[in-house]
Amino acid sequence: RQCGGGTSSTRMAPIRVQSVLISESVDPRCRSILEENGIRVTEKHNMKKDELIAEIKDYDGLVVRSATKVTSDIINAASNLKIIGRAGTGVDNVDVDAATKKGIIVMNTPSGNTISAAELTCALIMSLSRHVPQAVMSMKAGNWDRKKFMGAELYGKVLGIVGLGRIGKEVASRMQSFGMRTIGYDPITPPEVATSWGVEPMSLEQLWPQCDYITVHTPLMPSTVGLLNDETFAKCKKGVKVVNCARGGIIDEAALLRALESGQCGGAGLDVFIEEPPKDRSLVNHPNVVSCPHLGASTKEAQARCGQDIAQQIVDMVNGKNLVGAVNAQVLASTFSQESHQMIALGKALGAVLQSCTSRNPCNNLRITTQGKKYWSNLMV
Ligand SMILES: NC(=O)C1=CN([C@@H]2O[C@H](COP(=O)(O)OP(=O)(O)OC[C@H]3O[C@@H](n4cnc5c(N)ncnc54)[C@H](O)[C@@H]3O)[C@@H](O)[C@H]2O)C=CC1
Ligand SMILES: O=C(O)C(=O)COP(=O)(O)O
Repeated sequence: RQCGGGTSSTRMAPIRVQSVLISESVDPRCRSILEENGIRVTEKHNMKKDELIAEIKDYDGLVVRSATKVTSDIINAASNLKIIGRAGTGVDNVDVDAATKKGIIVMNTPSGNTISAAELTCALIMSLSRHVPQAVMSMKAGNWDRKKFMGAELYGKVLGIVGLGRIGKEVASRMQSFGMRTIGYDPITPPEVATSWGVEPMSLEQLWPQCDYITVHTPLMPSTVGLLNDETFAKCKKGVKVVNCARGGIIDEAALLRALESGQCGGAGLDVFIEEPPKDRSLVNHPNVVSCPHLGASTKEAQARCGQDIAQQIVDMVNGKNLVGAVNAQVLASTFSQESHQMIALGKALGAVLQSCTSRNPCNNLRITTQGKKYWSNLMV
């Protein structure tokens, strides 16, 4: 009962993109790949919202990282825009609904910076265990304080991973090599998959009280805002250490500050903030906080991958090849070729047959006969 990996299901009608605006620092290969393929590229960084609103109407495409807030006002001012390319993973800085309503494709490059974000997470966990940043600052201030920075081993400690996707998985395997027990929660990743990565899957209620360290790796969305809050901090072990290399707000910032002040939280490693850069420096200045200015994806390797990937994805889309990385599936229908529409109709029909077999009249055997040469070999029943 499986549709084999079809070769034509993602074939699409070409989309005309003649000009692209890059609004942030993206690897230079992005520009060269686009230009080599006949697309005009303009780079303008650090634009204010009004400047971007004025500028965007001249372009068919926009390439951003996390700092450009592509709000509905910008999208509505973009009369020619067909594609918003995110050279990175999180698309919470793009109003995807507004883009979808205007038929604009939003695409990202979600695997390009996985390893870099995972490595920074591990660096923050290690910094919290051995107070490396604080010790460095003390040394630079001319001190030699061997008592103040007494740490604790990671070996044998419990790491709770909330969000077992690409980054969560890589963090797990790295921290397992330090002898940490890894437990985790994810509403979508199947338990047997988590187990195969050496992560014990469980509910959040089971997870909170067991952890010495908690790291979050979910997207920012309504269901993940404030996952760690006053109530959930109270369910944790006293002195739990937390890391957020995902998005500001997944750990409630005010609750974190209260937990740090009461000692309920023993330390925090923060790469991301609700407001970037944060105007309120209370967390950054707290002695038990180690923080970075959103550096998770800031490696040469991650930037090279994300810059190249987003350019190649745009070029492939323009040439009517595969559409890779689109996050707003609703607009895809307008880009599919006639051939793909037929495959979609076939998929819907097969789904309906399977649903009626499994939900109302469970059956052991099902024979499906299709007509026509092309898709026959891709359909295995
Ligand atoms: N600091 C940085 O520079 C970077 C930050 N990120 C952030 O990390 C996030 C995660 O990235 P990936 O691992 O690549 O994404 P992913 O999509 O592979 O994994 C996210 C996981 O979170 C799970 N999830 C969704 N809702 C959840 C909930 N309520 N509780 C627990 N799990 C939940 C999903 O099922 C999924 O398995 C991105 O969305 C982005 O915001 C990503 C790259 C770099
Ligand atoms: O890819 C992501 O989700 C990131 O957070 C990385 O953001 P950046 O591209 O470094 O602004």
